[in-house]
Amino acid sequence: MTDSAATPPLPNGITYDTNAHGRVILTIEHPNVSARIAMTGAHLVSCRPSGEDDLLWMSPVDEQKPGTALRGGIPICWPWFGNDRMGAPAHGVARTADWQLDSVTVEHQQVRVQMSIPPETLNSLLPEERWAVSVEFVLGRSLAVHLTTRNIGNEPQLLSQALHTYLPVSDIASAEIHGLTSVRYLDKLTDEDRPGQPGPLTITQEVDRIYYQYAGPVRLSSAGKKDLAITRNGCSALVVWNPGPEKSTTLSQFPANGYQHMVCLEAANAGPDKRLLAPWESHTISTTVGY
Ligand SMILES: O=P(O)(O)OC[C@H]1O[C@H](O)[C@H](O)[C@@H](O)[C@@H]1O
Repeated sequence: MTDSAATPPLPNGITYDTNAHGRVILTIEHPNVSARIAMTGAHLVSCRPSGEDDLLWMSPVDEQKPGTALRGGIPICWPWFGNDRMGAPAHGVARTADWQLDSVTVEHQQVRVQMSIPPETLNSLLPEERWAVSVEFVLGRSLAVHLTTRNIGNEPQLLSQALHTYLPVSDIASAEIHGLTSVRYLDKLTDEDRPGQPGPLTITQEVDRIYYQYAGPVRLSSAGKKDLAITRNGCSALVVWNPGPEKSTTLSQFPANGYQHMVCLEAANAGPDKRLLAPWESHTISTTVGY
C-alpha cells in the first residue's frame, strides 16, 4: 500500500485513512491502544494506550504531506544514520520510502503490524546494495518496534541505523533522563569523545550525543507527567537529541518552541556501534516505550 495504491482487506479496527493532503495512514483502534502508522516511511506517528497520553511526540506544525520525512513519532533511519554517507540524504532512504503492509494481527492485548520495503523499491533506491528490511510493530499498553535487516548480497555491507524516537516531556527544563550515569558519549556538536556524567542527564541547551557501550534501560521523567521507560535490543548506542532554542527555528516542520516539549532517545547502531553484516547475516534492532 502506498499513498496511491489500492486498499487490501484489514481486520476489524484497522483502517487506512487518507489525510487532507493525500497521505495514507494505517489507523489502529483496539481496546488497549489507538495508533497511527504512515505507510510512507513505516512511520509510527502516534501510539496512545487507552486512558493515557500519547507515548510519542509529533510536531503540531507538521502537516504530514505525502513523501516527506515526518517530524515526530518514530522515523526509521536506515541503512545509514545521520550523515554517515557523505553526499547522501540524512538518515538514509527508509523514512521516505513506500513500505508495504505484510500482515496485521489483532490479539487480545495488542496489535502486531509487519511491513517491509518491496525488493524492487530497494533496488531502485540503492542499486549498488543488496538488503532486505522489515519492521514489526507491537502496539498495546506499551509499544515495541523491531527492525530487521538482512544482507542478501555476497559482500559484507556496513549498516548504521536508528529508531529515532521522539518522546514528549511536559517542559524540557524539568526533564531528566535516568540510566546514563558514567556512560561515555560522542558529542556530535563538538566531535569530542566525552566521559559520562554522574546523576540524571538534564537538557539546558542543544544536545546531540551518541551514548555508547550501554544497552540497558533508560527512564525519562518530567514534572507532572508519568515517567516513560525505554528499552533497547540489538544496540549499545543511544542517541540523545534536543535541538535547543536556536536550531528549533531552522528545522523543517518544527515549531520554534518545539524543543521545550520533546526529546529524542534513539535506539541506534551508530558511532562506534555500526554493524558490518556478513553475506546473509541478519540483524534486529528494537526499542520499547511504555509507562
Ligand atoms: O532533521 P533530521 O534529518 O530529521 O535530523 C534530526 C536529528 O537527528 C539525529 O538525532 C541526529 O543526531 C541529529 O544530528 C539530527 O539533527
